[in-house]
Amino acid sequence: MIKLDDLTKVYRARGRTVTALDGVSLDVAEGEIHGVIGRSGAGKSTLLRSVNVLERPDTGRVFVDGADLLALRGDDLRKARQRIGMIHQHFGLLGSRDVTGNVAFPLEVTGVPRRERLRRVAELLELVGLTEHARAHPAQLSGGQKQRVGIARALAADPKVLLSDEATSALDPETTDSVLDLLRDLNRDLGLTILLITHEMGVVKKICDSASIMRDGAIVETGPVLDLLASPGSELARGLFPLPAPTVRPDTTVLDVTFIGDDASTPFISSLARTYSIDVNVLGGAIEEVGDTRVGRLRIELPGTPELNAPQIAHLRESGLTLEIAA
Ligand SMILES: Nc1ncnc2c1ncn2[C@@H]1O[C@H](COP(=O)(O)OP(=O)(O)OP(=O)(O)O)[C@@H](O)[C@H]1O
Repeated sequence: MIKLDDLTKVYRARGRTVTALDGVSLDVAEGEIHGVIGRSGAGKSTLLRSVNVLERPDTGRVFVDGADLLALRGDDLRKARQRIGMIHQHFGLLGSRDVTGNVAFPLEVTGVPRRERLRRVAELLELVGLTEHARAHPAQLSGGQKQRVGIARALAADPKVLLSDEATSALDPETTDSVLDLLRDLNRDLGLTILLITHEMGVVKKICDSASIMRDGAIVETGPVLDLLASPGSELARGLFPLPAPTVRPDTTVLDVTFIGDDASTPFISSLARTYSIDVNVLGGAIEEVGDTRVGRLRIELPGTPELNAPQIAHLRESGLTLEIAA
């Protein structure tokens, strides 16, 4: 649904050049929620704004629903953009208009007749749970309600793609959860493809099917979230399940073990202890829901060096667990 092909973007300001996109390619399938995560300045906003051509990349190609957006101009580009909704961190609502007026705004711009507009707004407010607030002004709403207005407005033109620019960064954790639940429902019920940028790992954990990590204008890791969690050395795994720097005592082996879904119910620690008659020490870790799947990451310590523990390590790997050996 979204395909970015080798995008580059260099900003030049006050004699300085900044490479915001350095050969970025990305594919987001229809109906997928893809999260792009990275530090401030990594290029996330530039990437997101390239998808609806708010930012024009220097080179590369942008396809949304088959349309080659950088090749379009004028009316054609405007029409293609209407199929891409966008929500923002600070909501971007018009303070002088009530909720209905805000959601109706994009429909007015595209010349939808009043009766049709009001019907569509009522439908959208129902969808985001704001029917009772139709006549409220933004100043009378909570942050979560404002973002729901933003979402309703973004969906007014019935887009196939929604871009989310740090949509929950200004919200408290509980409100963040309810807005993310809404986005997940819209994704499932309307088949909406969502590309979001965030610096919050929790957003990726809760709703993303796939994710990319950006650094210095490049994507350094990308793929389905559960596949990334099962990849040794994954930055996403470390970000979602942070463990402190390991302390390895002499004559011990410290392993970080990741288990996903059905693996999570395998009692691998007791099986290891029983099979090899060894003591297994649990040093730390966590088990959490990632989307609908239980994922855990545990740090365990075995007696003896990694060389001596080769059979135990092979045993764990053969059980389908992902292992990293701490040095
Ligand atoms: N209009 C601009 N003019 C000059 N430099 C810019 C412009 N927009 C972005 N940059 C620079 O490009 C780099 C990438 O910025 P971008 O906003 O895409 O990163 P980001 O990952 O979204 O960061 P943040 O999370 O802080 O928004 C940064 O170094 C930024 O300073």
